[in-house]
Amino acid sequence: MSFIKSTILGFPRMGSDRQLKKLVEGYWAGKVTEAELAEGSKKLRAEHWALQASYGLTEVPVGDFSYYDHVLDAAFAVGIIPERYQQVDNSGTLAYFAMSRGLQNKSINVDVPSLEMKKWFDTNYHYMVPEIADDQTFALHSTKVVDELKEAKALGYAARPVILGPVSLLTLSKTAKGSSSKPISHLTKLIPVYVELLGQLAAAGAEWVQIDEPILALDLDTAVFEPAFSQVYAEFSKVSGLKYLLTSYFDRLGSNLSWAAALPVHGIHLDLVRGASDVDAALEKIPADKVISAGLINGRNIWKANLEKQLAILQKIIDARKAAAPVWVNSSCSLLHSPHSLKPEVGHLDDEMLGWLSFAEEKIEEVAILAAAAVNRSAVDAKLKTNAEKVASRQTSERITRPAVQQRLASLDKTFYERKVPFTERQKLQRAALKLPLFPTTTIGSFPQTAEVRKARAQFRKGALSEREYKEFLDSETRKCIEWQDEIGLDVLVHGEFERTDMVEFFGEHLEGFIFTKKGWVQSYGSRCVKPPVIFGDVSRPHAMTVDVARFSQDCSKNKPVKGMLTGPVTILQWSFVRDDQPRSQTAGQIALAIRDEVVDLEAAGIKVIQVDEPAIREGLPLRKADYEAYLKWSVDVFRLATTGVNNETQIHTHFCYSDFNEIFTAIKSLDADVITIENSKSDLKLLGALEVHGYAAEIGPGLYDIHSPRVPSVEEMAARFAALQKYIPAENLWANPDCGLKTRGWAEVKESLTNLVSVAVAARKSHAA
Ligand code: MET
Ligand SMILES: [Zn+2]
Repeated sequence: MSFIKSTILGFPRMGSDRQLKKLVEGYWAGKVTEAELAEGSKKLRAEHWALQASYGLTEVPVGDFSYYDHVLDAAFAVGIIPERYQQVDNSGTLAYFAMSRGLQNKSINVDVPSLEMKKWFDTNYHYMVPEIADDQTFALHSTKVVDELKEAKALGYAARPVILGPVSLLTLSKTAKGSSSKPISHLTKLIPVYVELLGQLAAAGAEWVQIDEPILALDLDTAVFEPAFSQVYAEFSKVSGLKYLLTSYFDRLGSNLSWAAALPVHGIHLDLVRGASDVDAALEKIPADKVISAGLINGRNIWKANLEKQLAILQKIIDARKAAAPVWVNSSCSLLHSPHSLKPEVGHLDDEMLGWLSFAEEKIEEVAILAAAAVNRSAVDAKLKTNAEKVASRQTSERITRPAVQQRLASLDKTFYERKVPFTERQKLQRAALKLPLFPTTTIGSFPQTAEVRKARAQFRKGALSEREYKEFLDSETRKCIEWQDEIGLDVLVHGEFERTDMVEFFGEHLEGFIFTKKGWVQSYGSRCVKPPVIFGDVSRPHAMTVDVARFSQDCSKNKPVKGMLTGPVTILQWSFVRDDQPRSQTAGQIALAIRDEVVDLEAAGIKVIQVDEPAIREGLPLRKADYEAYLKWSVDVFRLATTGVNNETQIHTHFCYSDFNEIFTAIKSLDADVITIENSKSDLKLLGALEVHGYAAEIGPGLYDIHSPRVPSVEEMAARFAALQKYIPAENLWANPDCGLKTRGWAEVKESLTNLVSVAVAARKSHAA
């Protein structure tokens, strides 16, 4: 039965040991030449194809590799290079990296910032946002994907080029500054360039081309998108010799399926993990002669697949197709969002835990087993049996369940989700208790993680520094930090978060139900990778996590309040790999209970202001509008569960790092926080626009300066921003603070910037009184 193909939509690029990170960063630092970067990357690609072939995949994707980002690659390939980068030799790597991370080079007189970066759908991967001008032209500018196809073929692999389709490329782009046309209105001009590229792929021996159109998983306006897609594939069909696999992922095709199924393509990929509900409609609507690519292995999580369950879905599809057309076994989406391999975890994680997990390498094997089972089950019987045992072991393990936690969550009544009195009454009580001036100043929490801080932590982890020595070091950093804030006149102080590498990792390490991998890196943007914690079981808090540090810091402050700093349940969930055996909302509820206990303990220790950060609440929003409400309901609930255990006098802060919160504004209001601090400086208009439309009745501190750059903001520019904010926010509700935490900054610039910020607030108080 040769009609089963096994493949994946894409593989992580970084390498088993983040080799690509080292190559690219070495190149930026001038330590790796362009030729070495190219050679090293070629070697990585070859290794990744070899790995896929070693498990018996029948075809490997090519073009999924990228120096920085695949959206940027697609834009670069068709010549979407904004004018400001054209002063750089735009033929190659220099312009490409100028677009990805900006370029300051005095000798060639160039100083350009990077393109804007945005989250890739609901993942923690960020793509570079292409800019389309009114007079945009397109031209084939890079043949990277053709070259990689040739490379794979020369090594003897059956290879399938992957390209980001033109409709998604334009839909993910933005209108360039000074232009007004919608990017999608440029489609007709763009298509011929794609056709030229496809012609080159055909000439290089491609048979199938994978066209990623992930926007098909979004709510689309049929009147615009059906004709757009029809136009594209009418033109693509003219390229002779190619077959197209149209893919989308991260959600169901839903109502887009009926017209997408009719497009003149040769195969359609279905994400059968997140879009499992598409199956029946797909079998009915996708013409019988088209390939169905069954995305059965989850590319978004790290749990071992339940192969029997997935095999049943596969079998259903195969039976329905009656051998009229091939069926492919595939990953649900690219494995880009999975760590590379479980191998480095052997010896780090225990055997039982290892048996529950599956990273990219193991997912490849799962695809191969499913495909083999569909052809001849007995050939992989033993493997299926082992899989069933591991899956069952996770379902039944006592390590997973803590009945006390589950019972507690199930027993809560509505008082656990409500403060005792409404905000306006709390505000009076808090004013009396805290005695803050008008326009209180504060920061978001972290202060510079200097080389010294990182070194001390590394030494402590290695055992070179004793626990006592490390604590003394942290105490002294914290004391200096508090004293300095006090001295320059900040009003609500923070301890600086010197003990935390990462705001989620810190809590994960203290809570039960989490594990940490050794090399489970996932690309976040460019060369930056994150190592998300794994939430495997019921979450509980064995001991207080931040109370000692908060108490110590409060003692260091003469008479100003020090904020207790916590990470919120939605953010902890969003930045972790989450168990899939219960709804996310339930796991979030368990985390919320742990945070709630911490909040209550902080209050009992004399902490009067407590901040629960939720920077990820926006990115957790589902892709489909129909799913918004349910998500927003439970994410608001868990925040309230975490924060409402306190008395009226205790001031609850929260923090977000985005300003486009129009869509979730109502939810933000219902968090019922006393104060929110929010990123604002990079896009003043967005926040002000939202405030104008919706109004905001509680206290709020829109960021006065961008913390992503070492630039020191002047008093004048922050004063202007602050004056603008006063038009939208009543003076008695307005705070002055930066956009976000300061951990990536140096002390010199932090000192100057915050001193300027304080003087903005002081001047505003004076002119308000006058
Ligand atoms: C990404 S939001 C960061 C909040 C955290 N409290 C900090 O200041 O670093
Ligand atoms: Zn932030």
